[in-house]
Amino acid sequence: MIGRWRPLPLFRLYRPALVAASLGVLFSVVGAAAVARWEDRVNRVEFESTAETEAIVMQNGMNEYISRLVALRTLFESTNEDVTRSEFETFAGRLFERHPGMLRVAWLPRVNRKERAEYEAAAAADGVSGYRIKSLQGDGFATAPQEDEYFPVFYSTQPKTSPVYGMDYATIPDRYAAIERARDGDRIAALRTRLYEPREGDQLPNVLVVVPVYAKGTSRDTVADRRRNQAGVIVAAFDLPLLLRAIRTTTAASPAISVNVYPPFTGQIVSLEQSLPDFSSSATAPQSMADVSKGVHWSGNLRIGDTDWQVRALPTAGGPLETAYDRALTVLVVGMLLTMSLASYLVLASRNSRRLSLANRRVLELAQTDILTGLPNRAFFLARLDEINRQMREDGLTFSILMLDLDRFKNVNDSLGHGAGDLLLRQVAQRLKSALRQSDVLARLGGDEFAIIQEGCDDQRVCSAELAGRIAKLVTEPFLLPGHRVEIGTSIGIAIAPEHGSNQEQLLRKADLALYRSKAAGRNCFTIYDEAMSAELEARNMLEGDLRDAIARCQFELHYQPFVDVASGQRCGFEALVRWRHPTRGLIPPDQFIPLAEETGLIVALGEWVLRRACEDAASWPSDARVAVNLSPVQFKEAELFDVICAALGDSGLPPERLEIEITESVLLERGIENHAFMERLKSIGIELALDDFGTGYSSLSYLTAFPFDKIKIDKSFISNLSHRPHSSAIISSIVTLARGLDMSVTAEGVETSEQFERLKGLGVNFAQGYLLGRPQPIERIAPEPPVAGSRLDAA
Ligand SMILES: Nc1nc2c(ncn2[C@@H]2O[C@@H]3COP(=O)(O)O[C@H]4[C@@H](O)[C@H](n5cnc6c(=O)[nH]c(N)nc65)O[C@@H]4COP(=O)(O)O[C@H]3[C@H]2O)c(=O)[nH]1
Repeated sequence: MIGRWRPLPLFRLYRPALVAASLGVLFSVVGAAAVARWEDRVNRVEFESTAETEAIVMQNGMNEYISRLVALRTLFESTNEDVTRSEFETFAGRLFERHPGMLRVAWLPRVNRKERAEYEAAAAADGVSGYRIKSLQGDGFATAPQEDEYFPVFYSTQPKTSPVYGMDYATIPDRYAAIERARDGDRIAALRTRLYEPREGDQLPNVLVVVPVYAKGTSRDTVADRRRNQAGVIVAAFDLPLLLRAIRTTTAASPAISVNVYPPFTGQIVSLEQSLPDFSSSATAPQSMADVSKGVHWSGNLRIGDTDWQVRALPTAGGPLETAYDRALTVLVVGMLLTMSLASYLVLASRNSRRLSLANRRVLELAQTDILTGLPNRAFFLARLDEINRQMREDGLTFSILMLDLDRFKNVNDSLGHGAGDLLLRQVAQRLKSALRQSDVLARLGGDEFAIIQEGCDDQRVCSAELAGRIAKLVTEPFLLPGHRVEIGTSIGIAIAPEHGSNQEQLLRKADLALYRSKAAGRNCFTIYDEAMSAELEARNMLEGDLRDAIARCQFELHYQPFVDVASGQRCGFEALVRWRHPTRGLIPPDQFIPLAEETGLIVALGEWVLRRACEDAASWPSDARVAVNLSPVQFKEAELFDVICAALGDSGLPPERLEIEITESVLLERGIENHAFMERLKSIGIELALDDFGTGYSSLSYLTAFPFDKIKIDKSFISNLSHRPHSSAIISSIVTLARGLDMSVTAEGVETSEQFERLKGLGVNFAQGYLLGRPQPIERIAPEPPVAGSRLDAA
């Protein structure tokens, strides 16, 4: 579609950048999320395996402690002799030499009422001064009352001065319960409890581990056997945090995970979830299990005797197993940077392309626009015509082309200057625009030529005739230019598609033909093309070809028509009138080929031939006989005309005073100043100038005063009207009066009757020319002696 320029909407312009940015952000986010998930999964797998390993290592470490207690129990159960205090201390000391988590180990024999005194005495004998079996009461001890059975601390790794010696565990309910569990189940029981003599600074309860010891060689198959055969218990106090830390240190536990060990669920611990850990490897504040379970964590157990401590491992904050999402972040950042770069590049590219496209469009617009009027130009018009023609043909619709040519525009241009001409063209363009619909196409083809494409009418012929009539009327309205009021008109030719042609060339040619016809018909009118015009054109083209041949072959001849002095009746000279002796059509009068010769420029060569031949012929006439030669306005534009005339005179030897040049008023309309100067030059060498066909054209009397004419030739139309139109006499009379005043003579053309002759004589006309006085004749037929007026009149 050929169209005037319209800017691209911004969204469309930046669409590639927006799409790239959206896709880039989407891919970056999705990519980063995928990488984050992958990082998460990898970290989780690694974390869980590390945590599991850590838990196993811890359990192994704990088992190692327990196994040493079991070894101690074996000592008691395997020797035949009683284990002495020093043996116990040595053995236990050795067993737990490099086990810092072990606070103390004690041997608690099962003592019955009868054996009590014996044990107390034996301990005192071993150096535990004041040893006696005592029960725990509040924060202190009291001598234990008589009971059936005691479990007093008998041996211990603690100094012999420690008050815990003799402390009867049977008097401490939770500890006794642990002893019973251990005994009945023949298993190791564990108990989370506060020691009677805690180490300084200990915040947390410690872990008591109870190992049952049975009498050597006794059965322990049933609970009854076990209750019967129990010899005592070995009790060990573990400092759990110290113990676990020691294990982790010796096993080089991974710092990437933090391990929390929570107490087992017992009646004492009401809410395990909220309780704080007994051990935490993390340097930060210990977290409850509930807190830990909110994040990434691993759950497991640490078995101590018959109790399960809850293990919760979590990635150490800032450690290698905590997912930092650094790869995902990298993907996101790189993705965003790439997206931004791409989007910026596309924005810049779009901007550049917009600038380029704006420049291109501007160039295109300028290439399609007529700078002067702002209307589309010929190139645009032709492209649009092609497009509309194609479209209308497809749709089976009609349209018209109106070709316009301004009448008398040249006069304005020549007389008021090009500035005024330009202004006039702009005003015409505005008026034409105002007469058209939005869908019509109006263009300036160049000079004073405009063209319109009109479509969308039911009856294209009627519609275009109506539009042409309207335009013609509009353009005849006066135009106001600075200091001038100008009146012009327009000739319009119309061709209708598809009736008059199926392509651009045919339609334009036919609209042009119709325009030509309008101009020929007297301008300021419109003509719709019809087929006769083509035939005419063909004939005209043929004539033009023949005319060229005729000039080359010299098929022209001159006929001479005399003009006489009205007062004396004397023949004064002859007007040279050209004829074309056509080989097939015979003698063709000038009316039928002079206009074509003028249009084609052939008149220049033809006119020169006429001038030369007329001068040559006249040179042989009597010395007072003059010759009048018609000059076309086209010849007047030739720079060499003066030289041509001089050469014709010089070559023929005819004195300039015997040559009359006849020009029509139309010559005066154009190039007034130049033509005036030219006429003065002709006069300066003695040539006479006659204003021909006076009364037919503009007949402006001002021309008579403005230009240096010697003679006025009144057109034959006035003469033929003399007898039946009285005002013709009046006009001729006033022309004669004016001419006298201006020192000019007057010739009457087309005098056919004696009556006319007499009347003209009576009106004071100086010369007469017409069939009455002699028809145009070839030179051979001109009588050698000028006849007297009377005899001439008779001859006619
Ligand atoms: N009805 C009638 N007609 C009469 C009478 N007396 C003369 N005529 C015709 O009137 C025309 C007079 O010439 P024009 O006004 O200069 O008009 C001339 C002139 O304007 C032009 N023309 C003729 N020869 C030349 C030429 O060599 N050069 C140029 N540029 N124009 C020429 O052609 C026009 C026509 O010439 P022609 O056909 O020869 O027609 C001639 C002549 O035959 C009469 O009593 N009654």
